Amino acid sequence: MENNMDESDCESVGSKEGGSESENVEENNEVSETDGNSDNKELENEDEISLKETVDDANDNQAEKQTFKDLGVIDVLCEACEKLKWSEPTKIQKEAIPLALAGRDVIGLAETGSGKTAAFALPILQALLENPQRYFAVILTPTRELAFQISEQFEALGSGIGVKTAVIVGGMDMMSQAMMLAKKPHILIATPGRLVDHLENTKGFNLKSVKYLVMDEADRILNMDFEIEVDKILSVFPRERRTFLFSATMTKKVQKLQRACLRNPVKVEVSTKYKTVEKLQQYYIFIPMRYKDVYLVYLMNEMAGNSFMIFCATCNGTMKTALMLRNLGMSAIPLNGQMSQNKRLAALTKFRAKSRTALISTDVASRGLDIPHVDVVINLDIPTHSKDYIHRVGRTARAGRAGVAVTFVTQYDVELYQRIEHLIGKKLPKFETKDEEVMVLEERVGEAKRTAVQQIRDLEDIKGRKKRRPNVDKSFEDDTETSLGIRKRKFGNKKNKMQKKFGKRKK
Ligand SMILES: Nc1ncnc2c1ncn2[C@@H]1O[C@H](COP(=O)(O)OP(=O)(O)OP(=O)(O)O)[C@@H](O)[C@H]1O
Repeated sequence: MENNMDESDCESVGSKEGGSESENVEENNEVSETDGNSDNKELENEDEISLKETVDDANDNQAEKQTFKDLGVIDVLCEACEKLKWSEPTKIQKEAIPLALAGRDVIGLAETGSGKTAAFALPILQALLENPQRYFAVILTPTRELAFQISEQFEALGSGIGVKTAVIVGGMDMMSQAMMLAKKPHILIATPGRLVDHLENTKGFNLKSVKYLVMDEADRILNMDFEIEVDKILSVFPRERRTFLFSATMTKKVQKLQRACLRNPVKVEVSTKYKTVEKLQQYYIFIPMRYKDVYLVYLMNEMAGNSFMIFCATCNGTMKTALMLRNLGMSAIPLNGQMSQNKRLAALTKFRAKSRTALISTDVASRGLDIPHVDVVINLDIPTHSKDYIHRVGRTARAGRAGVAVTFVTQYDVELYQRIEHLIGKKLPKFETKDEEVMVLEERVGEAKRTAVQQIRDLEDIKGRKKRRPNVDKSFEDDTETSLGIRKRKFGNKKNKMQKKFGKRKK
């Protein structure tokens, strides 16, 4: 079932919002860590959307099994889906693909991990095959990592048709990107800031002939933080194009949607509200602020053998937590917007390859990342924007798998937590802990934390001096290193005790 949007063609609209949301962004406006401020809460609520159900779950269950071919997807792309072992389209794919193939602008809203990327990639690839052309489509994403992931998906699905993609994101060399652009790829996947840089500075590069524009994580892209870049990008796009907006959460502010300049769009929604995935078991844990770390270690020990994504509010928090966990013998790796792009990618690669069991990140990793083996998401710091909760916990329980999410709620977070429960429309159970067992860990965790703080100071010291000091152990400076050397040095025999406790993994 489809739902035609009230707002019609909005080519002439260049509206500016009166309000602002407070998500912080880094250079090039990619999503970065937040500073923990929770101002503009009212605006966030105002921004929530009440969704009309467009796919009836019951009917959907009874519906005949549909194939990609039934949706109108051509054989070569159906074969690519088969190669990826996708036996049938997901709900959002069933809804969105036929409309997109029919040439409609689509606003696609479906839960995390439900295959939205292919819902826009398949129609674009099909159109490309029918009308081969360089610079055929531009996909805007809020984060660099997501851009690389989307490019991989396009290449996997388009392998049979020789599609050429280019990833244009911040933190990478402009010149080599300019050379990639000169090769005129079919599909550009870009973060808005860097795309604008190239539009303004790369000779001969323009988007006058682009046929498709996608805003993935559209509510984030249409956020005020990207306003200037998005307006600049849209001003150089041809009017004759198709536009797709996709996300697990969507802004309800019509002006924001209008900024995307959709033409008579069709809104495809596959849930009644901001549903989190059914196979996701969600819990909260209510504890005093000062015991957060000790409960984190307890929890990870209880769930040892699993793969964790742990979200912190700040870059510093990710570093401190990762170092603390490493000091306790766990293989944790940080990911945040202050790291160089190479380190960001290296961290993700190691985590994807399962050579690290815990990725400790800011919201830079909360949207879109598809790492199927993530078992547990821990919100060590509660998200200040309740929609971010949906994206964060959506890093697990993807594509029909099971997963667990635990949110730490301290005495300061009660209001934010209530907003989350309100948004997802349910009360979450408490994660049961044995407090006496937790507190046994207090001393060791405290020591590991103090060491982590000192390690960060040493690191800042090294960076501040900008010259190498031969007698300073810098092994922790490299995010990609385990801190075995440091543990040996700092803990001596105590390390062995800790590793007795933490080194053994329950299966
Ligand atoms: N038809 C399908 N059958 C099985 N798996 C699929 C199908 N389509 C996509 N997938 C897989 O599902 C996973 C999630 O897909 P994708 O990343 O596109 O989700 P998403 O809806 O964009 O999630 P998010 O909202 O978190 O960005 C991917 O690993 C993808 O390969």
